[in-house]
Amino acid sequence: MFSFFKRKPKDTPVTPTPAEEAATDTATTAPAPLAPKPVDTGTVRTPDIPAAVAAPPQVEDTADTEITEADIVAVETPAETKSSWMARLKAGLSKTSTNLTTLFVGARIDEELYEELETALLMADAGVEATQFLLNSLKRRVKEQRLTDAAQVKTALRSLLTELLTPLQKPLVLGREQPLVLMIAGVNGAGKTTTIGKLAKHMQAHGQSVLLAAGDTFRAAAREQLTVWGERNNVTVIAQQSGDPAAVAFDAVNSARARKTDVVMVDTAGRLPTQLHLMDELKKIKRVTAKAMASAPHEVLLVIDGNTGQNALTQVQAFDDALGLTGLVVTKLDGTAKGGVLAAIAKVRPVPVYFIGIGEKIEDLQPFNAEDFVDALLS
Ligand SMILES: Nc1nc2c(ncn2[C@@H]2O[C@H](COP(=O)(O)OP(=O)(O)OP(=O)(O)O)[C@@H](O)[C@H]2O)c(=O)[nH]1
Repeated sequence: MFSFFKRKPKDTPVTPTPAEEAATDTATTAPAPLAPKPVDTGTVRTPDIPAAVAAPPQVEDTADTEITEADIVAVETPAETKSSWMARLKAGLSKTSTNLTTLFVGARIDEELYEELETALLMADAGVEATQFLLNSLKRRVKEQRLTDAAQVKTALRSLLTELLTPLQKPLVLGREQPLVLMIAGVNGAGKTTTIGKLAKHMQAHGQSVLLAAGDTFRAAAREQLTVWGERNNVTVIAQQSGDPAAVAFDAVNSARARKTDVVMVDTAGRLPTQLHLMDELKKIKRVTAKAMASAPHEVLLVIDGNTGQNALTQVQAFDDALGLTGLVVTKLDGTAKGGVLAAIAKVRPVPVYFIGIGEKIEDLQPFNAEDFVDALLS
């Protein structure tokens, strides 16, 4: 079972106005309301909330009220799921980790070791800034702690990398708004649609009702695919035959308010950040969504293909400049030699990483945990 963070329900649910109710009628695909889902009764505990929740590193929380520790409950990930995830994460990242770990085997602590480490970090697409930062910090630590063998240096690198990546770790808190509106962007093929499908399933498993806005109005096939998928999975899909993706998002939010749906995910068509008119369209979707619900979208997520390394970092910067991202989903970390890109993101544009993906199955998408990630990389 996937672990989400949920906010305790608010006392006063949002009641739609008659105008909002009327707006829902414009949706062409609006299946029957979802049946209420049972709330997961797994082990509930008060989590250790990562610092990033209280003080996000890059972007302000757009929610109306501040979330306090007392507001959040989490459902624990059972131990066997966790160990299977770690094994798969380790296997997925093996191409990135091999170059980084073999250089420590039987090595002496000298300039040659640092040079090899520099090459390995750059090859892993950690980028120049993060590589220099890690090397300089490592050299300092080796000196300060008088480390004498390569295994100790590797352990020091592990803790430095964990410190660098921890600010990226931030749970997606559900239930803090009704509906919680997530806008999802990314370049073609990054894994947006797959990610939305996986997230919807995970959210449903945690008792959340989900509505999707098929904002990819360019490709009829994409719209149809999403609609069929929604019917099969008890997820309402709001789509329009043609036209403006912003209007689809507007309808979807209004519809979710009327139905008291918990989460709206707005899918958007894939685009390159260099396609300026398409970036303007994304800005418009964001603006118009706020007309349906002033605090929305509560999350603007960018899905990036981890296999594209430094290119993914360029996308983060461009989409963040245009939209103000609140989080990332990094897909396709399975089989890539470029897993170091997370270090580059942490150093250059620390937008929180909510989830990482290591395959096509639902359980292959999990919340990002810096310590687990570094464990998989440098064990
Ligand atoms: N190996 C692997 N494949 C993935 C992962 N996530 C998604 N994919 C695959 O990547 C391909 C593209 O995913 P989509 O979800 O269609 O991507 P998209 O961003 O919606 O693409 P457009 O609709 O073209 O904008 C599909 O074949 C997915 O199964 C992952 O974590 N690992």
